[in-house]
This record gives sequence, C-alpha cells and structure tokens, in this order.
Amino acid sequence: MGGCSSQSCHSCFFEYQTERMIVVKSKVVGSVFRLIQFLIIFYVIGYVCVVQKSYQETDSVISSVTTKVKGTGFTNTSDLGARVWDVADYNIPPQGESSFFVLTNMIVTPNQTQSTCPELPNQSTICMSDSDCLEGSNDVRGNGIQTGLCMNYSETVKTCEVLSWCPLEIDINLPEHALLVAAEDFTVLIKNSVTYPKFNFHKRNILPDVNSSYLKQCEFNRKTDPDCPIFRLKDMVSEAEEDFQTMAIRGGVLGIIIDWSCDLDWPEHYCGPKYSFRRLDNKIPENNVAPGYNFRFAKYYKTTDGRETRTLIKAYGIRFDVIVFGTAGKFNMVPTIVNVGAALTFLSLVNAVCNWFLLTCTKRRDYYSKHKFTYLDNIDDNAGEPLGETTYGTR
Ligand SMILES: Nc1ncnc2c1ncn2[C@@H]1O[C@H](COP(=O)(O)OP(=O)(O)OP(=O)(O)O)[C@@H](O)[C@H]1O
Repeated sequence: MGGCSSQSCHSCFFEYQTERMIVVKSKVVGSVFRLIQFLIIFYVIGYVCVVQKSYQETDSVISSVTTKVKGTGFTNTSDLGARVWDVADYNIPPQGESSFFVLTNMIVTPNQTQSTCPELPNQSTICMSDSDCLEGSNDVRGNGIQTGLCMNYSETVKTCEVLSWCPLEIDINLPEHALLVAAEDFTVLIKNSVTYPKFNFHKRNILPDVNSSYLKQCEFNRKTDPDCPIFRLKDMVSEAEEDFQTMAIRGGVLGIIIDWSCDLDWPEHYCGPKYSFRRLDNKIPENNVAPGYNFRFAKYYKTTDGRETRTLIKAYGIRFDVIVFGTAGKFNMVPTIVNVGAALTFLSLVNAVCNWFLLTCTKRRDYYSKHKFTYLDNIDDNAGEPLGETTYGTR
C-alpha cells in the first residue's frame, strides 16, 4: 500500500504486504458500499442477465424468401386503349431474389421501329444546318447515332437526325395520377423459411396451425389476423406512413422487414415472425432531385409486313424488398460461467471504490488511514524481541 523512497529501497524490497480486515462503523461509508453493491448487482441481474441474456449462446438466422403477387387492374389510355392488367403484366420480373416490383405508372411509346428521326431538342442536338451535326456521333444521353443531317423537329426547331428506335420516347408528360390505380388492392403471399443451424431449429412464416382453406381467404391484419402471410399492398405502404397513390406516381422502394429474433429457452411456438414496413428510398423533401424508381422495358413483335416493331414502356412502380433478420439465443454453460465470472470481478471493485472513498472523501480520512496501514518490525532482526507495531497514516 505504501510507496518506497530511494533511501528505503532496500527495506522496501524485503517487505511483505497482507490484507487486514477493518470494520468501519460509518453510515456514510456503509451507504456508499451498499449503493455500489446494489448498482453492480442490479447491472448484472437487470442488464447482463435479463436484457442482454448473456447466459445464452446465440446464432444468426439463415432465410429464404419467395413471393407471389395477385390482383387485376384496368387502364384506358390513348396509347394502349382499354386494357386489363394481370400479374404477368405488372410484376416484373415474374420472380426475383427477396424482392418484387409492381408497376403502377408508365409512359408508353408504341410502334417503334429501327429507322431515322430527328433527336429530341436540347443544347447539343439543336442545329441550323448539316454542318452542326457530326455523322457517327453517339451521345450517351442521346437516343441514337447521328446521321450527319439536320432535320425539322417541329415548325420552329431543327435537330440532328439519329438512327434509332423511332418515334423517340417523350418522357416529360408523366401521368399525374398513377395509371394502375387498382394496384393498391393487389395482395402478395410471402413464403419465408428460416433456420438457426446451431440449434437445429427450422420454421416458416406459414405457421403449423395455418391450413390451406385459411390461406385461400385470409389477409394480414396486425390485430385480427397477425399470422396470415398474405399482405395487401396498400396496407403495407400505409404502415410505412406513406400514401400509396402518391408513391405510385413516381415509384419507390418499400422494405418488408421480418424479425425472427427468438429466445429458444421458451417453447417453439413463442418464436414467430414480426413484420414491419418502412420506405427505403430517399424521401427527404429538401433533396428531391431524381425522386422515385423507374426503368424501361420493351415488348417486341413483327408487323404483317415482317418488320420488327416494339412497344417501349418506361415503368414507374414500387419495389418491395423483403429483409429478414434475427438472432436466436439458448442457455449454454460456457457463456454463463464467463459472465458469472465477470460479474464476480465487478463485485471486487466495490471494495476498491469504497477504500478510495474512505481514504479521500470522508472527514475522518486520517484516522482511517492510520488504522488501514500497519507496519510490523522484522522479527528476525530483533532476535526474538516482542513484535513492535507501528501504525502510519501515509508513507
Ligand atoms: N398474392 C396472393 N393473394 C392471395 N392469395 C394468394 C396469393 N398468392 C397465393 N395465394 C393463395 O395461397 C395459397 C398457396 O399459394 P401457392 O402459390 O403455394 O399455391 P398455388 O396453388 O400454386 O397458387 P395459385 O395457383 O392460386 O397461384 C393458394 O390458395 C393461393 O391461391
């Protein structure tokens, strides 16, 4: 406990220090001691055992997801006329990895063929004469390869001609209301199987008590039907605090989050999926450049004269990403011993903290110091003399 000066280095080397029990009758020190003891026991039982469950061995979930969308919509546009849309039309691609896309709005450019036509007007395509256009030039932001001719785009504007799929798509007039309004009532069946390999635990979100007749007519509802794996698209978007019809205009990405966190010390039926929904793409109003989600695809066909023709669709819609996560825990002796050991080490800290408090923060710290450190003379040196006792405060 005491320190060694340079003169007494020799005697310091031949010292032996041993514990001595001192009982301090003090309400203040006693209260500090009990308070720290209580805090550590509360931390160990409340946080380490109950919240963290440190007595358990853990494993991360391995999961597979498949989805199937159902529903039918109707549109009546000048480009396509009256048309019924079923899942094969609006679900693109028909099956994907843990995600599916539902088309809600579109810009259709029908009857495109490989031919030449004037480029859409912009700073680099507007021309006065053929000398302004470079034959073979290919702009990545353009629509084709320039032929070197300057053509009338409208009565007042001339642009460079391109070899491309003509007529070109004009995508400035996106419908202000989503075309496939009915998409909000489409439903999706999510089949999710999970495994915790360490515990040889397997389960599906189609729970053992769900039968096929229930599956034919059920729909997920957090209060009345929480076990049904069939979800209405509008309900999911609403739970993510979004408006379906607004999101449907420019598209977006919605996360279907399935939490499989389980305590496997409890019976198996307590371990089930917990669903939540959240919009994942950018929704910050002050950073609204390039909002939503869209891509292009085309449907190809041959006309009666054998000419290859296509209908180009710029598709806007909602992509649903199914995100599965979870950790399972089960009692195991090894983490229990490790954590009980750590807790006991913590308890030994109580004495160190109380000693520091006793010797530095109390009014009678000098008195306590005197009794805390006791120096005994060397019995060998005094050749059998009775033991002399020296009590010091500090050295
Ligand atoms: N999106 C959905 N909305 C409502 N019910 C669905 C949906 N997807 C599947 N179902 C129903 O859930 C059950 C199981 O679907 P599953 O795909 O395994 O079988 P299926 O017989 O191939 O389905 P189906 O031929 O009707 O597409 C079937 O009764 C099916 O009709």
